Amino acid sequence: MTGTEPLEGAAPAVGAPLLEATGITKRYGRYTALDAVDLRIEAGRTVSVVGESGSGKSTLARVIIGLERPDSGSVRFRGEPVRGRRARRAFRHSVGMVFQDPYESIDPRLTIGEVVAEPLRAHGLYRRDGAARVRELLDSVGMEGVDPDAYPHRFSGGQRQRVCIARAVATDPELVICDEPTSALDVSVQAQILNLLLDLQRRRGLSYLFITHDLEVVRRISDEVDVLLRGTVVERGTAEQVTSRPQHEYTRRLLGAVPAISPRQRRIGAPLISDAPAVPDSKESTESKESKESNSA
Ligand SMILES: Nc1ncnc2c1ncn2[C@@H]1O[C@H](COP(=O)(O)OP(=O)(O)OP(=O)(O)O)[C@@H](O)[C@H]1O
Repeated sequence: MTGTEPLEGAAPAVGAPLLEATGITKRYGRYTALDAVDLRIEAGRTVSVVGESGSGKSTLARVIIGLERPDSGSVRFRGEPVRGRRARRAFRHSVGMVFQDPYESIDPRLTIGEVVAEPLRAHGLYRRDGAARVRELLDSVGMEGVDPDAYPHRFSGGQRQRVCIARAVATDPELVICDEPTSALDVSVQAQILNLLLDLQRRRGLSYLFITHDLEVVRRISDEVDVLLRGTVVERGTAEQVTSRPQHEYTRRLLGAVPAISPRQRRIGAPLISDAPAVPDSKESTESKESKESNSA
C-alpha cells in the first residue's frame, strides 16, 4: 500500500486531508439514507465504506461525487469547499469513478477507445496526442495489444472493468471512487481487478474511496474502514483493527458473513501486488489472447 509515501505533484494544504465530507445527511422522502456522516481520506490512502445492502454506501459515493445533492453537509477537497459550478467541475476532473457493473456502465455503441477518451473530451484534454493517450491508458490497465476500435461486446466482464478503470484514471485524478468494483465479476477475476487497482495506486499515488460489502476485499485493499449501518457510521478504524478486533456487534455480524479462509489460503491470496503484469481473465476474446501474448512477451 502506498500509505505514507509522498505523492508527485502539488500536495493538498498542509494538515488537510485530500477529501473531507462533514455531516452528510440525505433523505428520500421520510427515509433518512445518510445521517450526519463524516468521511476523511488522506492522500495516497484507501478508505473503505462497508455495510450491508441498503446501509447507504452508494448514496454516500453519489453525494460525494456530486451526482446527488445532500440535504445538509459539505465536501471539501484539498481543503477547499466543493461548492459552485467551477469548483465542482475542477473536482470532477480530480476524481474518477468505477461502478459495480461494467456491462451497464459502458455505452455499447462506443468503441472501448471512445469510452476511455470520453472524460478527456469532456475536460478538453483530447488533443492531437489523444489517441496515443488512450493507447497508454489501455496499456496501463493490462489491455496491451487490444484494438481501441473494438466494441465492448467483444470483451469479458473483467476486461470491461479494466476499460472502466482506464476511463476513471484518464484525467489523472488524485482520488478514485470505486463502488463495488469487483462484486459483479467472477471470483477468479476479482483478485486480478483488485491487483490492478493496487498497482495503479502504487504507480500513480492514487487515493481510493472503496465501497463494498465484502470484508475480505476490505482486508486486502484498505488502510481505514468506516462501517455504515442504516446511514450512520457505527465503527471506524484501521483495516486491521476493524477486521481483527471489531468493536460493534454489527461489524462482528458482517465479519461473520465472510467465509472462513485458512491462513494458507490467505498467504496464497496475498500479497496482491505482483511484479508480473495483470493477466486477462479467462472468458477470453480475440483481444484478450492478443493481450495475453503481449503480457507474456
Ligand atoms: N433514489 C432513491 N430514491 C429513494 N430511495 C433511495 C434512492 N436511492 C437509495 N435509496 C434508499 O436509500 C437506502 C440506501 O441505499 P444505497 O443504495 O445507498 O445502499 P447501499 O448500502 O449502497 O446498498 P446496495 O449495496 O444494495 O447498493 C436504501 O434503503 C435505498 O432504498
